[in-house]
Amino acid sequence: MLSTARTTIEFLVHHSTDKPPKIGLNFHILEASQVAYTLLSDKQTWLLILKVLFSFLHTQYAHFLDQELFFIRMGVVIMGVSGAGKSTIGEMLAKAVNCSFLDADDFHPQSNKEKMHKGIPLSDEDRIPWLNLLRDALRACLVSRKTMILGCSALQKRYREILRSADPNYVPGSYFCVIKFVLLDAGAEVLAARLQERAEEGNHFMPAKLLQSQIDLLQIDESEGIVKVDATASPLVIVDTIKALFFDIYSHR
Ligand SMILES: Nc1ncnc2c1ncn2[C@@H]1O[C@H](COP(=O)(O)OP(=O)(O)OP(=O)(O)O)[C@@H](O)[C@H]1O
Ligand SMILES: O=C(O)[C@H](O)[C@@H](O)[C@H](O)[C@H](O)CO
Repeated sequence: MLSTARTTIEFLVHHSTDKPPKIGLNFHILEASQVAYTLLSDKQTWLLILKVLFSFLHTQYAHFLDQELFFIRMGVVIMGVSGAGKSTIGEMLAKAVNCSFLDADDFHPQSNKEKMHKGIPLSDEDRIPWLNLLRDALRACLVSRKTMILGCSALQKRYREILRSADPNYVPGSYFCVIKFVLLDAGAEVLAARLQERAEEGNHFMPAKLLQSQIDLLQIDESEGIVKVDATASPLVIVDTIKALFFDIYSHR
């Protein structure tokens, strides 16, 4: 997080006396605002600083910035193990912020779904081509300047690196990326109960017995700066939390 903060500040200082590059400026404002958010406990001050930053950049670089650049162009991946609420929250969030939602489950080949249905966890061989498809879908959105919400387990760091590579400017291992991750975090008991209930309804291919394999595979590296959200809160509260973290600042332009 600290190295991200330093790079961001260096970037802003450097470009405050220079013509900003069109591509990436929006993203660096986003990064700077997120860093400031984590450092400042007083959120009102944070909002004020942000407003000043936006108006400064706008006056300073008005001729370089087309209006569009002030809109976010990013991918937010709602991640976590089975039952965490990726589809539920992702869909609600996309509606709340008026952007498209993709469910990674819809990208699995039938063979993957059948394997999971039989209670066999996927292997890397099963997941990599699927992640590559998701990366391509994310990239298509970014290049057409659209923001997208993706619901995807993204359990391992190397899987998330594939998704991050949708950002054409991404330097592998830097975690400085327009693809953001939000981990829906909940204990095994809550998740097992949800999956049991869902299985009884009988309209999902994923059996509850695969939950432990997913929990075992989940790997989070602190340096990735992944936002963790309490997935046991109500869906509305979760959506509002994510919205406030990634989206609401832009309505204060
Ligand atoms: N915050 C929540 N509070 C209570 N129930 C929830 C919450 N989020 C999701 N659920 C319920 O839990 C079940 C699993 O949710 P959902 O299908 O969204 O999870 P998922 O992470 O997409 O799962 P999978 O990866 O297996 O597809 C659903 O029945 C859903 O209604
Ligand atoms: O990485 C994986 O093993 C898969 O993404 C699974 O997480 C399922 O797709 C999902 O949980 C079922 O909906």
